[in-house]
Amino acid sequence: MGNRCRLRTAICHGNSRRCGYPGLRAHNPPTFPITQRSRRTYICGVKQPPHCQMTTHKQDAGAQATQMNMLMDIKRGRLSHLSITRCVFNQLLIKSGRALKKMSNTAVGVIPSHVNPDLQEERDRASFNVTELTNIIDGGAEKTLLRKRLEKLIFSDPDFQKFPDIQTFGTNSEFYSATVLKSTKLFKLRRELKWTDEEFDIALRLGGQGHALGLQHGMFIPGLERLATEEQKAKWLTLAKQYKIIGTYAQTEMGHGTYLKGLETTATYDPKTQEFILNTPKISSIKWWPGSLGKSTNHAIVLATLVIKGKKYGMHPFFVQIRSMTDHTPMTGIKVGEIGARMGRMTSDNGYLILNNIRIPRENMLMKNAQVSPDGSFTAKAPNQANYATMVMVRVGLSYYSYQLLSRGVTIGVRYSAVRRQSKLDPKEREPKILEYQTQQYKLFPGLALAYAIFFSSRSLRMKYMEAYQEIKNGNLQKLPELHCESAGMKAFCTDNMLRELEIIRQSCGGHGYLNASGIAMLVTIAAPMVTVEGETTVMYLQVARYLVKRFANASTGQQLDGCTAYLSMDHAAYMCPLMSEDDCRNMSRLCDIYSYRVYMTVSRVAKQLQTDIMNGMPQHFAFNKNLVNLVRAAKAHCYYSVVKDFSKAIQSMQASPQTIKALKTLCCFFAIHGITEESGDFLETESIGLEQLQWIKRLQGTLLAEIRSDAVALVDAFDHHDISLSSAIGSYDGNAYERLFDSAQKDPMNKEEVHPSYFQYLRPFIQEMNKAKL
Ligand SMILES: CC(C)(COP(=O)(O)OP(=O)(O)OC[C@H]1O[C@@H](n2cnc3c(N)ncnc32)[C@H](O)[C@@H]1OP(=O)(O)O)[C@@H](O)C(=O)NCCC(=O)NCCSC(=O)CCCC(=O)O
Ligand SMILES: Cc1cc2nc3c(=O)[nH]c(=O)nc-3n(C[C@H](O)[C@H](O)[C@H](O)COP(=O)(O)OP(=O)(O)OC[C@H]3O[C@@H](n4cnc5c(N)ncnc54)[C@H](O)[C@@H]3O)c2cc1C
Repeated sequence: MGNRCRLRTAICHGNSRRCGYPGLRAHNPPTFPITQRSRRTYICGVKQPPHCQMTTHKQDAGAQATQMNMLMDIKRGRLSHLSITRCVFNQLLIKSGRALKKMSNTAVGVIPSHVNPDLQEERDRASFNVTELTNIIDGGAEKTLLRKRLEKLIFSDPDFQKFPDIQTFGTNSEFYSATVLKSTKLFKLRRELKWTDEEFDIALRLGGQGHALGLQHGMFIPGLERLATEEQKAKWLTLAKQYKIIGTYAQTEMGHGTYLKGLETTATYDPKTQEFILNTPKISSIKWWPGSLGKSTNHAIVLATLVIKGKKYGMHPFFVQIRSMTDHTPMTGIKVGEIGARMGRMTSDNGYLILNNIRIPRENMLMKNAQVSPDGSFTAKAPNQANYATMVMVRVGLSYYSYQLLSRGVTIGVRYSAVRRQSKLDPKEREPKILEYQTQQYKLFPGLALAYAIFFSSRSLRMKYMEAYQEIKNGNLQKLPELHCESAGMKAFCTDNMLRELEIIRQSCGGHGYLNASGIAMLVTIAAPMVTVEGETTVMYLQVARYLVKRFANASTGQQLDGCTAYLSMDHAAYMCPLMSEDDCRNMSRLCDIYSYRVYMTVSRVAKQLQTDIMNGMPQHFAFNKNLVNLVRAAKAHCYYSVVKDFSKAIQSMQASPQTIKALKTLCCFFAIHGITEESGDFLETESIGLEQLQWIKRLQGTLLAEIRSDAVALVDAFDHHDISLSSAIGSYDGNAYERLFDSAQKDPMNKEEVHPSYFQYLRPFIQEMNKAKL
């Protein structure tokens, strides 16, 4: 057996299906001779990220004996914690004669080369084939291979391997530089390797923690595609796609993000010069927040209120150069910069923009939906809301992004709970895995079920979007209102629930969940702004409610509705809860009926209340405000129903083995009944269920927790997140959580020196002074 094979056997476990590293089930032998060093850094031919590198166990016997003695001493309490590190380090140096530079090479810091047996045990008990489910999530076995090929390519680059450490320990500025490097490298790879859009999307997703130039593909290019004329596209879209210009989408102002009709940036047409003059006349009109604007971009789509001969024509898009193409300094009349440190890490350089009498040619108004002719006459081809098209696209994307963040979080939470042991269940047994506690399952499994629910429903939304977009592109706007309702609702539902579940998962990791190295803390801060960006949650739910109330009014006149509100025109007069026994609670079609009745009742009640208030003489806006909470309640009920329905439908039409289907059905049923128990008041109040049914449902909830428990690790493994994407010491594929935590702590810059300068500056003089002081 050559070196290559021995290495493989050492790291990839005997009969286990995978090698000891995620995303590397297909073995790719290294094409170089394996040295002692490469043995540590390469696994299956792929260079490991620093935090995934495994130290060999083959240290010499002397060093091992020393380590054992040291550990015994530590156990017996003979060595103080502070002296442990230095002692182990020095003794190893002497005994082995090897210059071990890192603490991670000592007994306390060794990351074993095997998968933690507690995690392996979970994998061995899986009831279904994990690879099959991974393939379903990727969209087919060939898509999984494609993703793995890209992972291998991207993560073998040392700059991408460095990223998790910079994320954990770097300053904001270092982090920003690293994300610029990451973006530019990906953009270059895309050009050089002629990636398709699909390949590029996968590559962008792998990083997960953001790209400094994310707005280029997130909104600038899509904005040009949706708002520019063919002629304008030929000019600027090509430049943007070739990365000759870098841009952003500058809409939000200091004073207005939600209310677009209130934007104060003006684009005033000057027919004499055939130019627009752009101004941000007040402090509240300064563009504030756009991603990549702070330091990165040289162009922007600026959204401004169009003014012609003193008349306002609503919000329109303008193509503006903001920085020099030679030295990146702001153009004359422009002030631009960073808005300041934010709650989480600086995944993007959010900026401000002040425009002072900036003149741009008439041709720089993006005129797909409305034109201004040289003499200043205005013609609109579509309603003003057609200019909101880029936001609709991003809302669809954010629904899927919620799946990505949540599935990462729940992977960390579940794997960690399978290797963490604490307290006692049976006093005679060893401490159980915390995953055994029903309360722990109750913290983790709603998030697990939600991740799958969001995955399937956002996939269905994406398909609807693609279909509708083709028609909208061709000028048929018929599907736009429904698309707006669905994308706004899904964006609100997915981001809001994802954030809540991530925070619960973070807490489920106990103290370690608060460490950046856990990966989960960082995910919460990345997820936090998602409920605000691209339409704040309440505001988006209210858009859904507006649509529901209108559709309810249509249904009340006898109109047969189709699409996502078809249930509003069904005859609910003789509704009876369809659950006749506890067994019925597993029937998805019955659970869907319960959900649809709950929405129907919630919508009809609030719509009727609105009508009564208005009939009683209340002004419409006043009546709306008086009912806002119930309107949001109705919108949430609608969204929950849609997601339950989509999840269930996806399973029904799935081509998969009975075992995989069964595992997903259990999860889907749990998702549905969890929603009922969480909002049981609403379900009881609307008489969608009765008290007895609620008791059945609650009993089943306990049973399902136990059923999901046995497949929990397999269900998160199926997401197949690469360790670098996870960036988690406690959630890595091998489950060696403690070793990775310790290893990570060693990398903290605070540990670079044994004694911190502040000791000499402040602490030592203080202690000395205290020692001299009289009592
Ligand atoms: C809140 C609304 C929807 C209100 O729109 P409005 O026109 O002022 O008012 P309205 O009277 O409520 O509605 C009038 C009508 O417009 C419809 N409508 C509203 N939005 C859309 C749409 N997107 N597509 C199609 N139709 C739309 C509404 O349904 C109304 O229709 P109706 O009159 O009822 O038939 C709007 O102002 C809005 O979308 N605000 C949110 C702003 C936003 O999302 N900004 C995103 C900035 S970019 C960003 O955050 C990037 C983040 C990137 C990252 O880093 O991740
Ligand atoms: C990280 C990040 C990145 C961003 N990137 C960009 C970008 O690239 N480009 C860009 O243009 N913008 C960007 N934004 C701005 C973002 O789109 C807005 O912050 C968002 O749309 C919310 O608007 P707002 O800040 O005005 O909130 P507000 O509307 O002021 O919300 C504050 C509160 O008021 C309530 N409220 C407001 N209006 C109503 C109403 N009609 N009914 C009931 N309640 C209401 C909300 O529910 C909320 O509770 C970004 C923001 C963040 C945080």
